[in-house]
Order: sequence, then structure tokens, then C-alpha cells
Amino acid sequence: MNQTVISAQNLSLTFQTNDGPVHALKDINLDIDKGDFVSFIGPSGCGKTTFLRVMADLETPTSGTVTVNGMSPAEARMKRAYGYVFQAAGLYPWRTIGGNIRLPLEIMGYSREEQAKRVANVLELVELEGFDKKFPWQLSGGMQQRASIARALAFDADILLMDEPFGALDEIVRDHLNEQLLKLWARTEKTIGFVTHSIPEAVFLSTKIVVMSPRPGRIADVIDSTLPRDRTLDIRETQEFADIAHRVREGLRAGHAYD
Ligand SMILES: Nc1ncnc2c1ncn2[C@@H]1O[C@H](COP(=O)(O)OP(=O)(O)OP(=O)(O)O)[C@@H](O)[C@H]1O
Repeated sequence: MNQTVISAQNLSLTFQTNDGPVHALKDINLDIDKGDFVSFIGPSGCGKTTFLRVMADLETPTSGTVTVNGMSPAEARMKRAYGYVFQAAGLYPWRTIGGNIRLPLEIMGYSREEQAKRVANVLELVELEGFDKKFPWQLSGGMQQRASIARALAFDADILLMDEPFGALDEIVRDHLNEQLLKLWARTEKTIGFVTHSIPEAVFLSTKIVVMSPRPGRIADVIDSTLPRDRTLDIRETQEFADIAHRVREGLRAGHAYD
């Protein structure tokens, strides 16, 4: 039986600003099952980041509820139920890659042995073995983003929330990272929530695609992918891939106000 790990019920969030209220999310209902790879796609300002931030307890909903592993987002954060990857890698330039990944573990008081074990483990998962003593500026943008994924994996949480992690990278690097991410997902069996602007990226990565529409941010369509979980980039040439991409595009078009 599918186990729900993230559940949003009638979730709304309105920001009060000097220019009046901004309805970032409105009546969102969504269940994410264990092991799902869920992408959130939609035009700029439709609330994708806000939704992810609500799950991560970085924003508080105005009404409705979200549960993460059956807990409130605040409890889930205390229990380190998820790792979070931001748009920019956000590595400290004065710390080595290993030092950056170790930082949250140091703060939480993990022993030196445990820190070293975890750093080695996550560097292997993102294929950056041997880079622990390098500084961020010695790595390419794609490698820095992999290091920031490694940092998010350091607590070995079951859930990984990723806010457009590859948006700033060129297409070839992005393709490669997408393949690596799928391998990592298969190996670790994590549940992933992933924000993107890219239709091919969403279709290639996801088991479930949540298409959002702006003002106020609502769910326009939820697409359960028919593609096999085990896939390589070649799958993008198939009719099935094109069909799913078409449905995403239709959802985006239907939800867009074109104002
Ligand atoms: N702290 C805040 N205060 C006021 N308004 C905000 C705040 N954070 C976000 N918003 C507004 O809420 C709406 C949703 O923003 P959000 O960043 O979630 O959208 P998004 O879909 O992730 O956009 P993008 O793709 O550009 O990152 C936008 O209109 C944004 O301006």
C-alpha cells in the first residue's frame, strides 16, 4: 500500500504586503507518497517555492494544513525529516567542500568519526569522491550544486526538497545532473519534491508532475507519469514522453492568465 509522506489539505497562504495581499497559494490539496519524485512546474510567481517552503517550515500557511511524515512541518524540521536544496548552491567560500557538508553535522554535535563517515558517504552519492578538500571556487557550477545536494543528504532524511537546483546551469550539465539525480533517487529510495521551470526536466525526472497556475497559486493538473521509474535520457525521444510533455503544456496554457 502507498504510504503518504507529505499531505496538504485546503492549504492557502496569503502574504500581506504594502501593496495589499498576495495570494501565493489557494486551496491546495495534494498527497505525496513515499518514494515519489514529484515536480512542481508553473510560471514565475505561481507559488512553487512558497509551497516547498511551507513543507519545510520556512513559511506558515494562512489556512489549511500540511503534514510531513504525519507531523507538522515544525516537528518534521526538528526531527530532520527532510533535506533542502536551495536555488543557489550557497556554499561557504572559506570552508572546503567537506567542511561545508560537515557544518550542519558539527552544529548538531555529531562525533568526528560520524561526520567523516557521513561526508564520505554523501560525496560518493553525488559522485564527488576526492573533492572534500577542495574549496567551492575550485569546482564548476554543476559540481557546486552537487556539493549542496550532498550537504542536504548529510542527515540521511527520507525526504529531499529541491528548489530549482539546476536552473542556473547550462543544458548539457543539467542533463547530466538529471541522470545522476535519478540514479541517486533509485539508490536511496528517497521521496523528492522538485521545483522547476523546465517541461523536459519535469517529465524526465518525475513520477508525478504538479502543474500550477498563478494568481492565486493553484494546482491546475496532477499527472501520474506512465514512464518506467528506471529511465535514461533516451526516453525523451519516445512518443510517451512527448504525450506527457504535451499534457503539461496544456495544463500550463489553461492556467496562464497572459496578463
Ligand atoms: N515573503 C514574501 N512576501 C510577500 N510576497 C511574497 C513573499 N514570498 C513570495 N511572495 C509572492 O508570492 C508569490 C509566489 O512566489 P513564489 O516565489 O512561491 O513563486 P514561484 O512560483 O516559486 O516563482 P519563481 O518560479 O519565479 O521562483 C509571488 O507573487 C511572490 O511575489
